[in-house]
Amino acid sequence: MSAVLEVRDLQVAVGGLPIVRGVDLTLAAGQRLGLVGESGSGKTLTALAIMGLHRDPIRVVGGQVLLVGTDLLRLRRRQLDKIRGAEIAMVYQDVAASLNPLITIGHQIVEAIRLHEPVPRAVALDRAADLLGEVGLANPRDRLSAYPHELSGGQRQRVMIAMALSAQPKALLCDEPTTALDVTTQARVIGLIDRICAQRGLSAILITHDLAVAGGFCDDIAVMYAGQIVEQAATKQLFATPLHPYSEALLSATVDLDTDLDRPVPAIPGYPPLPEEVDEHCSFRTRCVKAQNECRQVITLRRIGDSDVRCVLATGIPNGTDGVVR
Ligand SMILES: Nc1ncnc2c1ncn2[C@@H]1O[C@H](COP(=O)(O)OP(=O)(O)OP(=O)(O)O)[C@@H](O)[C@H]1O
Repeated sequence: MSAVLEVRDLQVAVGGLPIVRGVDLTLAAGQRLGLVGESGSGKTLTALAIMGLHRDPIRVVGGQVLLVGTDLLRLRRRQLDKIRGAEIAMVYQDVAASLNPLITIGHQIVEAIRLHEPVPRAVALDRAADLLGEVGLANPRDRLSAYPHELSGGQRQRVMIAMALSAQPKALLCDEPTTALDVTTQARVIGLIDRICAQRGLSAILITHDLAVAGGFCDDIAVMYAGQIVEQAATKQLFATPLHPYSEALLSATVDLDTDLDRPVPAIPGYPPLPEEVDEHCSFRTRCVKAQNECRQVITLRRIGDSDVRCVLATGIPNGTDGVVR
């Protein structure tokens, strides 16, 4: 499968401190990739850098973001504005900050459509209504004249998805698209993104701190810790045999809504290092129950079976010595 998006050795710094430290990601046509990690691991900065939406004090200090072969990091702003939205579009975490409260949603979607294609307003309005129908809003034509505050949180997120689709992108970058929503609405919005990706043949990156959400949607998952990918594997593989101790800890802290509601969810003890505390050695060693002296070295991603893992202790034989995959 050809790659829609290739991120190579992406490095992002904030005020001179390295935050995203050499991230590689490849998104194939039609693939759904999860980028998962705790708050502060650098997921949003990775997304903003991919979209070229980062602003001072955030700086991309190295790497490439290849969208169908073109390096977005080398483009001038005007060229980037053309590609952004048309080739790759982002669905944001903070819907309230992304929709203008003073403008009707119809007008906002029409503007998004006409930014990329100079169609007459009436044509754009028809398309806007179609898009609202596609994202599951009832009476889409009537909803065009609604203001954002007249919609529920879930409906506003659907409008954001409609806007992201307005220029018919090849890839969607969804940054915690359901974090602000209740559990039932979360499931509906993820279901909607799932259906739209399948119907339109879209590739997608889903950014989330919730491994269970990624597990239900993604073909593959990249686990991020302190600005680095520490494990990348097919979703089934990662859930069955997490090889990095951080992936294992994240999995143990994941709630299965069908069976685990009465079980206390264990939190991962300790905190990720602050950006100024990060060194070139394993960043998870201070919280890792398996940490050894040899964790104090530069550790690269290496292939074990079908997974890529950044841990010197990983052997591919999980949880003990019997070799049974649990
Ligand atoms: N505008 C900013 N100014 C200063 N520091 C920032 C800024 N944005 C991000 N950071 C730093 O970068 C780190 C990574 O932030 P980022 O938002 O990428 O994390 P995340 O993994 O997406 O977490 P979350 O899920 O909470 O958004 C933060 O912990 C913070 O230290």
